Amino acid sequence: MTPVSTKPDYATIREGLNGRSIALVGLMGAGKTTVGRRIAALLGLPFSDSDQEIEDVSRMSVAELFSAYGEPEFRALEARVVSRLVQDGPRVLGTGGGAYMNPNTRLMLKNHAITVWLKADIDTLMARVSRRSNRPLLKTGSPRATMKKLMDVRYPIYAEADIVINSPREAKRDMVAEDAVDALSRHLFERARA
Ligand SMILES: Nc1ncnc2c1ncn2[C@@H]1O[C@H](COP(=O)(O)OP(=O)(O)O)[C@@H](O)[C@H]1O
Ligand SMILES: O=C(O)C1=C[C@@H](OP(=O)(O)O)[C@@H](O)[C@H](O)C1
Ligand SMILES: [Mg+2]
Repeated sequence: MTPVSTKPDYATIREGLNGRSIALVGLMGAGKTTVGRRIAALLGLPFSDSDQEIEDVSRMSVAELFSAYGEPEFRALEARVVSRLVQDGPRVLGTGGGAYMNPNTRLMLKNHAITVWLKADIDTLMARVSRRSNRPLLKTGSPRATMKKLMDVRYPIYAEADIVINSPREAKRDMVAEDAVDALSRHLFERARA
């Protein structure tokens, strides 16, 4: 007898979201922007990236905003942008790595989205961020030590996310996106059945 697949299809997952978005959190280089875009394509949802949106509204790059106005101004803008995007869902939202550290933004994401922490080890993160020099927080004497410090401070907060997905070095983006969709499906439907 052919086994019947019980895996929910993408339309069922979209419905299961019940108007909520999917928000990716995690450190720089985890793949929030890249994998988020692929999750959106799989599920047939719009994709937004908070950094991209900030750059569009300010007509400046993230690096320019940091150097012209400082990090606090960037964070204020980021909080407004994430709040607007997540209330304007459902969508897949790639957040900037620091967005989830803001308590108001975190609450907003918890209320309007299923949150997914994309996690990678330090070597993987460093390899990925070294492809581009557009992350102002890593313009330090030792970007690796800075990343390590951010891991120590942020991991306990990222751990509040609904779902954790590993994004190891050898995992292709599409594989990580598929893992995230499977975990999302389990999160939405297995708990409902339990
Ligand atoms: N699973 C993956 N496999 C290979 N490269 C990846 C993967 N995830 C991300 N990358 C690459 O790593 C870099 C950083 O990814 P990005 O999506 O910008 O991370 P984040 O938004 O979390 O900072 C990009 O060059 C991206 O193409
Ligand atoms: O971790 C952070 O505080 C930041 C992460 C960046 O986004 P990515 O996580 O997408 O690289 C960007 O928002 C900014 O450089 C600050
Ligand atoms: Mg990003």
